[in-house]
Amino acid sequence: MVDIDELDDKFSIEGEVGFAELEEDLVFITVSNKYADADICLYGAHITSFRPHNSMDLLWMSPDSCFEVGKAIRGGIPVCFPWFGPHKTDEEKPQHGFARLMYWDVLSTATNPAGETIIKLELNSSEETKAYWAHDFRAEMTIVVGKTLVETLKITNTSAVSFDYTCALHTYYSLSAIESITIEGLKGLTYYNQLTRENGVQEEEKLEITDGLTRHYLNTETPVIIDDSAFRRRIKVDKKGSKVTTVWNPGAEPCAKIGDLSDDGYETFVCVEATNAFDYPIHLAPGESFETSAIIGLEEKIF
Ligand SMILES: O=P(O)(O)OC[C@H]1O[C@@H](O)[C@H](O)[C@@H](O)[C@@H]1O
Repeated sequence: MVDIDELDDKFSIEGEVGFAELEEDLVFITVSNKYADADICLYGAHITSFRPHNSMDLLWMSPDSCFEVGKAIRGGIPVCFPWFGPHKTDEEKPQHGFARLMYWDVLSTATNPAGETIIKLELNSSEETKAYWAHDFRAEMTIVVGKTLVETLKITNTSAVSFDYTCALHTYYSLSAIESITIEGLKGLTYYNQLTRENGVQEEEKLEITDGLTRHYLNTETPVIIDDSAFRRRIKVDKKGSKVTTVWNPGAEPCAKIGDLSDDGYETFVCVEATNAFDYPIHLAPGESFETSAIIGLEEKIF
């Protein structure tokens, strides 16, 4: 059980970091500093809101999202680990792994000299995780709330044998309208098209999304920009320790079949994900660690 009073005693920072039961029974960390406000649900280490002070929320949340133990939150930044997508051999196991379906512990909260807030969470292997995945591991999530939001998933192999994992920081971005945005930074990249199961190369300078799209851009570590002219903002999506950039929007028909999305939900979000999967799993020998980061913010305006 998560004890909010105990968390408050140990980890709150007056006027900056607090704990609250938002959205039914789930416990959230609320952050407010001179740069931005953010909400982080301890269930899934799931960031549900990041609002730089000069902008509306960069993250999109489904108004129909479930907020209950056993179900994934729809929107924000789901954490996919230790596998991305469906489980390779057992379809009973949850899509995108179990990390988003478990409560994470709070390790620390702090303010750095620049006035940014640093939250550290962790999830260790246990009997519960071993019911899904046999390995001993430590997952540490560091979230830095500043002018940009930096989320880093560090996995350490704490077992005596090597293992492979796949993962993603599966960010949902809030848009004026899917048909009004373009995504820059993907030209020339090879992608795996999950809908046709074929590879393609993006020829266009800017990606426009006119229908359902699931593309995994392979062997790329460069940032992309979501240009949203109607919202008059350009979201910079950078990353580290990720070889695949996934772009997902379900489009109208599949969206209507997803229970925690309204029929027109697809119109106002796009997922751009810092992924390691397909030919790029992460291999960890005993004692080794690996970090994957998503770095999200508004592109500086040049006048
Ligand atoms: O509904 P979920 O499990 O959160 O997954 C959402 C989507 O996540 C994307 O990353 C996958 O490529 C899609 O196939 C999937 O539908």
